[in-house]
Amino acid sequence: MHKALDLKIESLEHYLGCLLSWHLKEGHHVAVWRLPKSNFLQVLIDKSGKTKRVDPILEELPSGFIVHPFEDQQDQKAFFLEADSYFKIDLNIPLAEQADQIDSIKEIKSLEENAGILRKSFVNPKEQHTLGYYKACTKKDFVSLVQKGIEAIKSGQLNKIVPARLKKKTLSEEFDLVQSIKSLVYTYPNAFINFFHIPGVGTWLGASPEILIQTRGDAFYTMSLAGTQKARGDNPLKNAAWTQKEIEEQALVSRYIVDCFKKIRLREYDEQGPKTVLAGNLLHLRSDFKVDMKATNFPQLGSVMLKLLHPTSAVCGMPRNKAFEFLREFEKLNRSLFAGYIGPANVEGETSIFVNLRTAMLTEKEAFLFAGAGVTEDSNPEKEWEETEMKCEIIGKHLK
Ligand SMILES: C=C(O[C@@H]1C=C(C(=O)O)C=C[C@H]1O)C(=O)O
Repeated sequence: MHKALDLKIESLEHYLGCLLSWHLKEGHHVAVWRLPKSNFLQVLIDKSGKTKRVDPILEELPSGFIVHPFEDQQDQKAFFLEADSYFKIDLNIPLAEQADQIDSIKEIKSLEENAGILRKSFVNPKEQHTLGYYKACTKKDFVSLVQKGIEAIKSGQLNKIVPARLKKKTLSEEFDLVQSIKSLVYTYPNAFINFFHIPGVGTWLGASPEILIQTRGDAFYTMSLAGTQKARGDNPLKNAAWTQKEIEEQALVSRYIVDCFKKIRLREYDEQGPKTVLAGNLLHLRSDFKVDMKATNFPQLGSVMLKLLHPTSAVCGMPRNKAFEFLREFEKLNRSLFAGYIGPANVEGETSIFVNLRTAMLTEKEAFLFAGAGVTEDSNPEKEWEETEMKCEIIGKHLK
């Protein structure tokens, strides 16, 4: 076994490449993430080789990384990676100074070799045939889906719907996962940068702007994020002007959260916003909701809200069940883990679960990009298509 910082390992990229390629080849489950505004890259490895599924009762789970698909599972369970190994790398300090805190490398290979091993390990050969079920959506089909959504809203069946689509991007022979992680980390300081690999389930890389629930000590936090426009000019946050359509669209998500609080008779919450926030080259409207779990005597609020919130009207629609049925019937897309939820649970005493957005499912030769757009009565189908193009690009442009 080599020490973590063998002289031959000269960079973070090389270290990560050696580490990840070895674990993926071994059939281990891996999650790597960087929380918004954090300087730490966190690494969690489940070495059991087993796909674990758990009830998402966060307060009772060991330290790990939780992954739940968009669709509710019949048994209500989520995938779970248990932290057999967990460590973090301070991105502001040379790797050589952190050798004692990080896992050692078992095998040293070149950057190119690691990139190749990683690509080949994304999809289990036995699962290869399932990739055929993922079909890219044409502009014509998406525009007509949005149109159907608008009609369903006008006829009073729905208040809001969030149709999504899949776009495929061919990866070049030189595609290097580690370089993509690095470029996401440095380009999107406010996003939850995440990579996870669950053999037989999927390998995903993303930069989510949306927290579903977060708990830190006694503090509970959630947000309503919706409304999208391109960031323009030198000071995009100042220059943003929102139309009635976007204001309503985001207000519906806030109302959805408040309705969830009402269902559990929680009256003491702090709501701030909406304010304009930057996510990559896009602007959104965001409201922040905070609860003191101790003062409200609600220690299990994280799990309770997780169950009530997912999928929110930011990624599904309103009313939820009707929106869900609409998507099942007309969207014709296996969303898989897109618009599900992902994130560390009970890692260093904190749980940060994000909506799996601005993300790609990786295969050896192609990336499957997923994006949706909130549709209301006043939506323009062409514009919604453009919005999904911009959302796909947030990840797409970092996959070379
Ligand atoms: C559905 C997506 O994003 C969600 C939908 C938004 C919208 O409709 O404006 C904005 C932010 C997200 O809550 C996506 O990124 O694919």
